[in-house]
Amino acid sequence: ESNGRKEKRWSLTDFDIGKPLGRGKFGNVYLARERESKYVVALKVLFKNQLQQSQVEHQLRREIEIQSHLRHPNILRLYGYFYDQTRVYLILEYAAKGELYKELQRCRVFSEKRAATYIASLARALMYCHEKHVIHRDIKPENLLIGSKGELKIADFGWSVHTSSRRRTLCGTLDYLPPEMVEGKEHDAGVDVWSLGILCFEFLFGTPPFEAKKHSDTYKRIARVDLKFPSKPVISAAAKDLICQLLVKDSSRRLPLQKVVNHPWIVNNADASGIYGHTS
Ligand SMILES: CC(=O)N[C@H]1CCN(c2c(Cl)cnc3[nH]c(-c4cn(C)nc4C)nc23)C1
Repeated sequence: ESNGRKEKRWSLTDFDIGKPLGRGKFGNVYLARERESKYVVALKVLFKNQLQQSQVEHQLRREIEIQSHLRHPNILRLYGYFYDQTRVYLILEYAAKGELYKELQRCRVFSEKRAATYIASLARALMYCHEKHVIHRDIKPENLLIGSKGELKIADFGWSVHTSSRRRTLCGTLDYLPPEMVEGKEHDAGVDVWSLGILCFEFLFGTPPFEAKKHSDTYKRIARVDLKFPSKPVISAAAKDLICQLLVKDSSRRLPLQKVVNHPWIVNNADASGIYGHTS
């Protein structure tokens, strides 16, 4: 009974299913419209047997529990879920302008104004999560979407936890992981601050800072915080200063999110509304 409303029991017959939006590891995401309200959503379909095989049911339950309680303009809403014999369905907010990583591939790099606007939105969304003792732990371009007004939305809380953190099996790209996680140590909300620094670098230069051909080399570069700024494109000293204050090995010495939103580079470049220009 969240906020007094009777929780409705959804089923597949409540929706008209549209085109596939993306293919995830455990199933696909479809454009869908709720029949009565005509409300457009993204319906994420997950196959139970694949969830069982990968033992991620507990992670999915946590994703549902966490994301359904978060309400923030830069966090993709999870409106509800339901399941049938073989699948679990997540009813998610539809982000009309699609995936941020595709936009970054298209533009190759973002302007300082666009990058600062996105970083400011992310910092505010992460402050909100941390106030609720939630750390996302998987902030990367693939998990960011763009809403109809050009605003950024954090999606996929599959790796988020309440901050009594548990060790996680390392899979997928290491690029965004902080030293304490690649070294398998205890970690806290500082992991999201680190990934904000990685993202800021990638928005401005087009690649993450510690990229290397082999996992082992990426691992070493992260552990040593082997940060080198390319000579092209030329970026402001203020942008470099923020990145250097986020990519700090000691988690407790990373710039607190409250100070990120007040950093001169953000103040001088981010569009206060969180909306970058009027992307085509
Ligand atoms: C596994 C996974 O969740 N992947 C991504 C793809 C679809 N999905 C979306 C989710 Cl979960 C929500 N909204 C979306 N909007 C889009 C989209 C819009 N356009 C114009 N193009 C796309 C693509 N995709 C989504 C998240």
